[in-house]
Amino acid sequence: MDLSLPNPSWSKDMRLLFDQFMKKSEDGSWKHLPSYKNKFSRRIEDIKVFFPDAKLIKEKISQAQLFPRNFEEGLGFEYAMFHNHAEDRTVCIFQGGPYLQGAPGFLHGGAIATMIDSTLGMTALIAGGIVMTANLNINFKRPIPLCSVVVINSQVDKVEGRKLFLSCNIRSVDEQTLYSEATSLFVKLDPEKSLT
Ligand SMILES: CCCCCCCCCCCCCCCC(=O)SCCNC(=O)CCNC(=O)[C@H](O)C(C)(C)COP(=O)(O)OP(=O)(O)OC[C@H]1O[C@@H](n2cnc3c(N)ncnc32)[C@H](O)[C@@H]1OP(=O)(O)O
Repeated sequence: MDLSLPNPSWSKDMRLLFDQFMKKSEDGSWKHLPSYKNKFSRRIEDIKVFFPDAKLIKEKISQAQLFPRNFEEGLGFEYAMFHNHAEDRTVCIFQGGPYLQGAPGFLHGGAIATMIDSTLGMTALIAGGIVMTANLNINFKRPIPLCSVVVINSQVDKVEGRKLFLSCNIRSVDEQTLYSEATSLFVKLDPEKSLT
């Protein structure tokens, strides 16, 4: 089941943005990236080279799931991602629910970092294959109101061998407010090197 499709908890803004990007995807310039509760069941073949404990994940497959999806509808991470191949960038529309509260009425910085890491990670994954985050720097410019809808724009800035340098920003739907901006380094995993 694709959890990145509209559900009753999505606000009007969230549905509007989703419909806008689905419309943009009709000519193939954008692609909606589906999101499943436990990605590993679909990716177990791709990742077992790099994650020898994948068999452990396989045994626990019913529990292992993509972290930003494990709350009931509307309470946590409601989001959908769209990728533009030509521009090598990914847009994530994100509505953070009440279980992600940090300061009263605002999103927790760790929840914001999770969506930044996932959006940058998806961009890096598409550009570079199986990658992991090596470095993530975030400037939190304005607090993000709980349950509001924001747009995360992420792109690949530079690739040097196995190193992918990416950046992103988080803006309000009307683009008037810059909430956060981040830079990161993702490293493409080397099958000859053990991770642990
Ligand atoms: C993936 C599974 C998919 C399946 C489902 C798909 C779901 C899709 C969801 C969306 C996607 C989410 C994606 C989440 C991504 C995480 O959240 S990953 C979790 C957080 N990150 C980690 O746990 C990684 C921990 N670190 C490591 O394992 C290792 O340090 C790394 C990053 C793999 C690099 O190790 P390595 O391969 O041995 O490479 P190493 O030689 O150390 O470094 C290579 C180069 O990078 C440089 N470098 C390394 N680290 C740094 C650093 N911190 N600062 C600066 N330079 C550095 C080195 O200096 C070196 O540079 P050069 O000498 O070549 O110029």
